[in-house]
Amino acid sequence: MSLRLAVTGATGRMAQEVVAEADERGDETLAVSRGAERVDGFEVSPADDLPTLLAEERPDALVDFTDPEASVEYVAACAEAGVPAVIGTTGFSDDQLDALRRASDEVPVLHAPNFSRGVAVLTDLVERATRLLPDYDVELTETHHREKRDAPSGTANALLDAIEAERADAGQDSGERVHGREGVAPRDDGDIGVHARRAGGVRGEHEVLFAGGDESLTLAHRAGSRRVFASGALDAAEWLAGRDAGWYEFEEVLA
Ligand SMILES: NC(=O)C1=CN([C@@H]2O[C@H](COP(=O)(O)OP(=O)(O)OC[C@H]3O[C@@H](n4cnc5c(N)ncnc54)[C@H](OP(=O)(O)O)[C@@H]3O)[C@@H](O)[C@H]2O)C=CC1
Ligand SMILES: O=C(O)C1=N[C@H](C(=O)O)C[C@H](O)C1
Repeated sequence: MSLRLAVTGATGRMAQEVVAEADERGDETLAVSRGAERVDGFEVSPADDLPTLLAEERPDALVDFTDPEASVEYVAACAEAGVPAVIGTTGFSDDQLDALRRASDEVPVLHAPNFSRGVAVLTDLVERATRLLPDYDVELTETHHREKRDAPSGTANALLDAIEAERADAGQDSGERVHGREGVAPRDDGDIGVHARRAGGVRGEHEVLFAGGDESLTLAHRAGSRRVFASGALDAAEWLAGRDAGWYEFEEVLA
């Protein structure tokens, strides 16, 4: 099925990847930007006109990889116009996430901090390792390109939530999330060390270390290019188009 998609943040790294992937799939894109009028030869509509564009063009879905404040505004426009929204942006506050959830009363909304299939499997494996290795120390390291704004990454936060949920289900105390260490900083039982590295053009790496006294297990995922995220987001858009209003997870797309 070919789609008509609004793509926000047109000058952004991810939006450009989404437009390129959509083009290869034969999907039509309506690119939207705060400032630019053209990007790489394709025409771009002003973000201020998004409500009108959505009402007049009625795309199958909007795909958004921008910034939390912008995403909240763009999803509100989707709710108004009745357009499904696929959100890849990370770094939302709780209030901003609530705003996305409110929009899902009106239209289908799917937010995922990572649209790679490999990370979905990594999350399953991390949950399993947390259950089976309850007394092991856990340390999470993520590495991203030097331009990334939010830290830890949205994926890292989702993995931490998953570990803490598994521990809570098992009636086990979760300690603190310890972001880096400096000086005299011994580890307390249950703490999870969190390390965010920013360097060069690294596309996205997540590694979870489980260490006992006599062995360690490392589960890791490395994205080779942004195309893997763009492809997952377009799979999500195709799956979401035409569904009832509600809040959906990327795992449902993969099931
Ligand atoms: N879920 C996933 O699988 C993935 C998620 N991401 C997330 O997607 C988001 C975008 O990443 P990336 O494309 O690398 O970022 P970029 O900085 O390259 O692009 C973001 C674009 O968003 C638009 N924008 C709108 N409002 C703002 C604002 N207030 N501040 C800055 N930019 C704004 C801009 O486009 P314009 O001016 O044209 O409107 C900008 O170019 C991030 O939150 C990132 O973590 C990234 C990769 C994968
Ligand atoms: O900003 C990025 O580049 C990425 N952001 C997402 C995140 O914050 O988890 C996903 C991916 O790792 C790339």
